[in-house]
Amino acid sequence: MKNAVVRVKNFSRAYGKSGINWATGLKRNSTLRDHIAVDRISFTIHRGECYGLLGTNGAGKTSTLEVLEGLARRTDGTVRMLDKDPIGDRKVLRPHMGVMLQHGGLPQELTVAETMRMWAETCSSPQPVEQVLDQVKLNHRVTHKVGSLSGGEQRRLDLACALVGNPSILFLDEPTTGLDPESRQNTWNLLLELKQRGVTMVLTTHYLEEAEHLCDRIAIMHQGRIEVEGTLSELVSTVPAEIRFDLNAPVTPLPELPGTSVLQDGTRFVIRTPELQRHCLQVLSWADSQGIQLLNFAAQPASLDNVFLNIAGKTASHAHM
Ligand SMILES: Nc1ncnc2c1ncn2[C@@H]1O[C@H](COP(=O)(O)OP(=O)(O)OP(=O)(O)O)[C@@H](O)[C@H]1O
Repeated sequence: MKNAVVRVKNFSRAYGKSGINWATGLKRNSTLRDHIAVDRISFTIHRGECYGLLGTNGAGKTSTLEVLEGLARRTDGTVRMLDKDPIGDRKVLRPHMGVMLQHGGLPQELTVAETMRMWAETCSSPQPVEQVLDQVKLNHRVTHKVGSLSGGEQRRLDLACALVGNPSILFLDEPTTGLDPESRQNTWNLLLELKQRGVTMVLTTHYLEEAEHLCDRIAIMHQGRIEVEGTLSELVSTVPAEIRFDLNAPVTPLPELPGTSVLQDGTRFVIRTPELQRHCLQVLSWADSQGIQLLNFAAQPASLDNVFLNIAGKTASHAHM
């Protein structure tokens, strides 16, 4: 049984009026509560795991991360980090945690080196600054002011600050937003290396290929709830694959394919199937035996995109009071 690093049970977070955090001191049934950003979610993250929190804009990912990081209070439920309370035990937890916020907000007038030294001084056992800057490929920019860095370079500096304390738990809120493809790949390689060394990661991202690449398990949030959670293959197995083709002329009947649904638009067919390989073979042998030519034939496995779009397409179903 793997060690649980993060345990979250029935956790909710609500915001009060005027954008003030509702949780600070107000009771659960206060009339001031007007928006539930996170609505009774539960999950566990194990040591060395990369856990992806995905979701639509405003789904509640950052609101969740902030509570795990000890930067905001929960409204309800249980949130434990290494069996400790993220706010009450912040002093004990802080040395274990590296945090990369969605908007870094580093002072713009300091140089990269000054920023890193300042950050390292706040850590109990920092890594050498040069080593971390090398990892994020910023060592050629040490004398430059933060304000003069490109957006992608500033993001890499945010990551360097999160890494300098040698954390065993890393919180990454959209870590590669604004990075060019090469820098994104470098960051992925670095994060995979850290994962191999046993670092636990909680990651939010809007890049589904990033989640596919890095995450051992993925939760997709929508309107404050976790709609689905599992490994990539578990999630993808919940949506059908597709077989597409055109015919020269309408043909009836198509072969019997139990468990599928068929969409027809003129001579264009889309077959949604839970068993892509078997049904592909059946369609191809049917066409062969009938002497039918299948034009533009394509077999499209289900993807994380399909899972995400299914959830994002849902109409609002939660009453937020
Ligand atoms: N300070 C605040 N005051 C009031 N409401 C807030 C505040 N911060 C966030 N919210 C609301 O809480 C909900 C969840 O926001 P959150 O930033 O957690 O979503 P997210 O999933 O991280 O979104 P994104 O992908 O757009 O970054 C949204 O409806 C947002 O408008």
